[in-house]
Formats: sequence, C-alpha cells, structure tokens
Amino acid sequence: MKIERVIISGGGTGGHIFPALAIANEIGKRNPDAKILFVGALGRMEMEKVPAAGYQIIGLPVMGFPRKPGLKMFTFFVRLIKSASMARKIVKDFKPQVAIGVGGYASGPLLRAASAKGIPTLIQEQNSYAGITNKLLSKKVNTICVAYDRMERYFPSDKITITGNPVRENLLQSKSNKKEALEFFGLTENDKVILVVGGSLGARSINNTVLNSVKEIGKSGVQLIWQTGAIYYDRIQKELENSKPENLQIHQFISRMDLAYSVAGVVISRAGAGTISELCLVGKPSVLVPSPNVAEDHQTKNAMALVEKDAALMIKDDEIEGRLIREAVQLINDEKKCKVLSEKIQKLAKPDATKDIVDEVEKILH
Ligand SMILES: CC(=O)N[C@H]1[C@@H](OP(=O)(O)OP(=O)(O)OC[C@H]2O[C@@H](n3ccc(=O)[nH]c3=O)[C@H](O)[C@@H]2O)O[C@H](CO)[C@@H](O)[C@@H]1O
Repeated sequence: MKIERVIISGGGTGGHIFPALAIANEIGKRNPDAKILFVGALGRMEMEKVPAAGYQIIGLPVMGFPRKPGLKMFTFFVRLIKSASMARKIVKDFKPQVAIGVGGYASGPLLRAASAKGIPTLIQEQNSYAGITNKLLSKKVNTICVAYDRMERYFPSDKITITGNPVRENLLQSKSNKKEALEFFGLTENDKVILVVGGSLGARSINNTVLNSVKEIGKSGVQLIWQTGAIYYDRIQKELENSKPENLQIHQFISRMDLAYSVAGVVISRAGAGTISELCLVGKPSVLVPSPNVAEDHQTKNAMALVEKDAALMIKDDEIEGRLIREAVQLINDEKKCKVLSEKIQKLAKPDATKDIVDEVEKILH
C-alpha cells in the first residue's frame, strides 16, 4: 500500500533527528507524492535541521521532565497539556495514515494523539536502553523497531523487530569520495587524519582533553578535525587564538559527516547509538569515550557491544586526560591494528536498517 500522508515526530538531539530524516527520505523515494510532516519540540535542534533538509516541521512547547520538584514542574505540566491539545489538532488537520516516533519529547503527545484516533503507529528506539518516551508509548504503538538484542526488557516482545538504526544515505557512499573530502576540509593527502566528534551536541570532557593536548597534537604528524559542539565553540576558538597548531582544525558542527568519515583514519567519539551505527557502516577504527551523563549509562552499553567483539577501543570518560590523543595517534600509526578493527566493526553494520523500518511502516498501514 502506498504511503501518502505521514507524520514523523521526535528529536532533541541528532541521535533522534538523523534517523527520522533517513526514514523520511526512504518514504519519499518509494512514494514521491507522499506528504511528510515533522513534529518536534520548540527550541530544539530539529527546528533547524529538519527545514534545512527540506521538510516542514511544527514545534510543540514540550520540555523534559524536571529533575527536581519546583516551579518547573508546573511549567512542565502546562506545556504538556498545551502540546497534547496541539498534537490532537495536528493529527486532526493533517490526517496521517501512519505516525512514526523516533524518541525525544515531542513524539509522546503526537503518537498518543494518533493512536487515540486509531491511526497506526511505529516507534524506533536507537539505543540498547529504552528512552522514557518510547517506554511509555510502547503499550499503545503497533510496532517497535530496535537496534539491539534483549529489548523485551523494556517493550512488549510481540511488537519488537530488530532493524538496526537508520543512517543518512550519503554515508553509504563515503568510501568513494576521499578526494572530495580532502578538498572540502582543506587537508593534505600525505598526513593521516584523526576525526574527533562529541556527538551532535559536543562533549565537554573530550574538548578539554583536546585543548590540553594541543602541543602534543602539533608534534604528532597527523591532521586533526575536531568537532566541539555549538556551545563550546566560541570559548575554544578564543582560547586557541594564538596557539592553535596548523594541523588542528576546529568545527562547531560538521554538516558533511560523510566526508569527515571518508577522510578519517581513526575516529575518536562519544558512543551515541547513531554514531555507533555509522562507524560500523563506514568501518572506521574507533576510540570510544561513552558519556557518563546519560540515562542508565547506556553509552557504555552501546560501546561495549563493539568492544566485546574487539571491534573498537574504549576509554572511560574519567581516564581520557593524557591518554586519548596519545593512544589515538598510536592507533593510526599501527596499520595492522587499524585493519583488524576496521574489518571487525564493519561486520556489525546494518546497512538495510532504513529500508527495513519503512517495510514495517508499510505493513501497519490500513
Ligand atoms: C548526550 C546525549 O543525550 N546523547 C544521546 C544522543 O546522542 P547524539 O545526539 O550525540 O546522537 P548520536 O551519537 O546517536 O548521533 C549523532 C548524530 O549527529 C551526527 N553529527 C554529529 C556531529 C557533527 O558535527 N555532525 C553530525 O552530523 C552524527 O553523524 C550522528 O548521525 O542520542 C543518542 C541516540 O538516541 C544516544 O545514544 C546518546 O546517548
């Protein structure tokens, strides 16, 4: 059955937004006339990234559940009620055949409103640990697409399908565009490249370690592409105004991750689920530094799924100082080890995740 009208909802961070965009693109490819509407959270990253990718988005005033009791709790409930009413109106006006939730605050009210109207719903959980919104929604939805085993700990087992995480399509071609990547980043072909990424928002501890290692980087003989995250960028630029080595380039956000991966010999990264899926797909030797600030330490679990198979290296967040850059440089100069890591990580890739998810969407259409 053709998909004609679909709502995709969720966001908050790149980890939810990029899978949503990959799903939208696949739906559009199969159904060129499909009307696709995104519903996100006002003020969050999706309100910028989704229109930039050419899709329409409506923002709900939802916010995260406050950690401490107080006035914020009141604001939370007021906004939730407003969002629920907006979500009902959006569903009523747009009349989707199906609603897809990718995690993040906005998908809660929207998918609830859709399922209350009898519209089929599907959620996609990127992590080895279920987010709160998806856990709450799991009882109502028709299908739950996951990327890890043993998710029946969180969700009804009869609704689960293992598909893997969608990744942007241009990453699938990333092996063939090294020349374009060298030009794009203004790099030389002679020296190897380490890519440092801190997830879609940047990682404070990784940034501090890189900052403290600039002298070592200057002498390392490798080129470094460093993504700081938007909130840390200005401070770092200022701090390195007079001391930035030539072989270090600083970016607040990398829009062409396909090119960044294609030129990188080694990747230093947080262990967000989306990034992990991408690293598997592009087969990059990686040094993972899981964020200690996420629910149930799920990034360590994401990383361990690779480390246990000797497919990546991991350094704990509180052990990176003095080690991270040194070990990444050692790794990039150890071609044999890089080759083994690259082969092993590629075996864990799920290149058909997006297609498999859209197949599931087609199955639940009325
Ligand atoms: C701090 C936090 O809450 N992190 C969570 C968030 O991570 P985060 O938003 O960092 O998500 P992921 O690591 O899953 O994905 C990041 C995405 O951003 C892209 N990217 C990143 C940097 C950049 O400069 N350019 C760019 O395009 C990556 O290629 C990737 O597609 O969602 C993930 C998926 O639910 C979770 O596993 C993470 O624990």
